[in-house]
Amino acid sequence: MQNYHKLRPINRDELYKLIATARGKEPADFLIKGGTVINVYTGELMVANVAVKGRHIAYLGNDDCMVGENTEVVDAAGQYLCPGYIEPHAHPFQTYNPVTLVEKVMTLGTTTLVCDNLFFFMAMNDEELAKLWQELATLPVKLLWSARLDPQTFSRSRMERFDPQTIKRLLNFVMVRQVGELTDWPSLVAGREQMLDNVITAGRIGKRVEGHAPGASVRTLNALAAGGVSADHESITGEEALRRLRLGMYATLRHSSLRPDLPRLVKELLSEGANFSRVMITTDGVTPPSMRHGFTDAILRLAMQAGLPPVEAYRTATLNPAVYYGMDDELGGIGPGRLADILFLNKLDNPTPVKVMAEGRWVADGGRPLIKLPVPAWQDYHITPVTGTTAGLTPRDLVPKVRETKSTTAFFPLMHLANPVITRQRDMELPVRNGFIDITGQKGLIYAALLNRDGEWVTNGLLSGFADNLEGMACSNTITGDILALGYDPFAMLQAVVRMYDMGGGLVITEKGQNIFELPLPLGGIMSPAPLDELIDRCSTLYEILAKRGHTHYDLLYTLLFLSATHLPEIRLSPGGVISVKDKKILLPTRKLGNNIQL
Ligand SMILES: Nc1ncnc2[nH]cnc12
Repeated sequence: MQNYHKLRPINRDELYKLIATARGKEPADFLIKGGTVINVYTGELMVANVAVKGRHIAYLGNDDCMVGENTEVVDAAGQYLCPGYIEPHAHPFQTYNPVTLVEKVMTLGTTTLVCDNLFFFMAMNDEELAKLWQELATLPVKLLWSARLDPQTFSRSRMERFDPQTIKRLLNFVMVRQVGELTDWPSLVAGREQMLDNVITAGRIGKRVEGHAPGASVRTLNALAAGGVSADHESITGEEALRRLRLGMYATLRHSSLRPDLPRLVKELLSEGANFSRVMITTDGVTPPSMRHGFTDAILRLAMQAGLPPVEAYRTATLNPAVYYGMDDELGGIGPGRLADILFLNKLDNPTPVKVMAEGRWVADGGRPLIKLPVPAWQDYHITPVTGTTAGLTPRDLVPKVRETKSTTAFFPLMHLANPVITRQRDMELPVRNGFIDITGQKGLIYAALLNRDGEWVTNGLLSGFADNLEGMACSNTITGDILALGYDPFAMLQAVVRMYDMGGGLVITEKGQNIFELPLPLGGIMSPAPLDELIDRCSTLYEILAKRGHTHYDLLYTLLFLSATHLPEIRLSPGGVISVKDKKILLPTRKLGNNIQL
């Protein structure tokens, strides 16, 4: 694949026809008449005609002489025309997959997404990844990519995948727009060679570097900006966003299922009189239950309700990300030469479109998709059901073992869940029976085991603050790709693990010998092929079931995904063992399983 600068390169014939249409010498494919264009370049609301030829906008103005026999004339009087929304920071694998995500969000006006490559990058080699990206590039909605620079879990061997030669190859693809998010930003600040080299390569190839620095001080932000980080989405107060803007970074304001911070951020930035020209907004990998309210359209609505004037709000999801990623010659506004990604809105302050055009094709009407999207043969990319048998695995493998078998108690570093994803370390003295920690009668405590997918090891931990009455649960949707088993009853946990393998991956809850909930995720154990509307219902049911068993947090899927991620405080399950994140100290090593899970 060649590295064109344009996302959608155009040939001589197409270019000439575009120019001729603009001059009124060639009939347009569409003439959209009399709509009120939200001109994100000038801030004007201008009644005008828009001519579309092929994938592109040819003309914006008062003429209508480019109507020919085959021109579709669209009466847009009374409607507002807005550029397609750009989601600058998506994680297209939160039970949905890139195609089902596109199928849903294009109906809501999002026509470009810059996506996290982590899961796909870890699943396949570079040639396969390039082929997959190429295949996805045939969708009318643009799937662009961020190339991660770290695996987001503590594992030396996984780090090798991010070597500078590989990153350089990826960055040469036009659809890769940046490196990041840098969850391992401490490595940049500490000057680790591989991180420095990868960031330098991004700069040489003209790609952005995206940070991930929650709670960063002004000094740390200075270090990151000096290191080339040009945007960050981790602000949770207006002051934090301003700190980033002052240093020349873009501030990406987030409203996700995990961090729904947008209204506060907008209000506080407005009260400081901040300039929004370097502000973007993101849904940041929202999980399905929260998508009931929409996607970029929903957070635009919140931004307006928080006081951001509509045109300014639309810019944060159109022109600003287009400029940031160096794509404003093709995206982000309604103007000649831009791709014809055009949203038809009934009201200026209602960002949910009634009709959507992407690259000069109608793709949605009244919230329904009008086109069928091609689905990649996922198995060709090693995105296959989770395989393995649990023969030989026993309930005891899911329970922490102590070294000193004769002792009757032991101090254990347990993980306490303070919110959906932050854990705190609590050392607790617990009874030991036959060499294993026994939590019988310890209210609120459950076992938490990370089982290596290849059956080689298990990391045994204990968790509090998750759910008091959960017998057994297993899931394959974890950041490391290993299997997480949770519960107070190791027999029920094992049953859930067995069923999860039978399903080829996914999430299972077991109670009183029954599997009472199942969510199959056969695409690599992390994604479903089911339409997003189905996942919204299914995951909402899951949340209700867990809530009835004492789960009080609000974003369960992220809790499960991140229990093995080491970019978040404070103590987690990792492939190396139970780990203290800050000093990367293994508090309790993994146990070998002796290949109990046979593949
Ligand atoms: N860092 C991350 N990794 C994977 N999914 C995410 N969703 C939001 N942040 C994420």
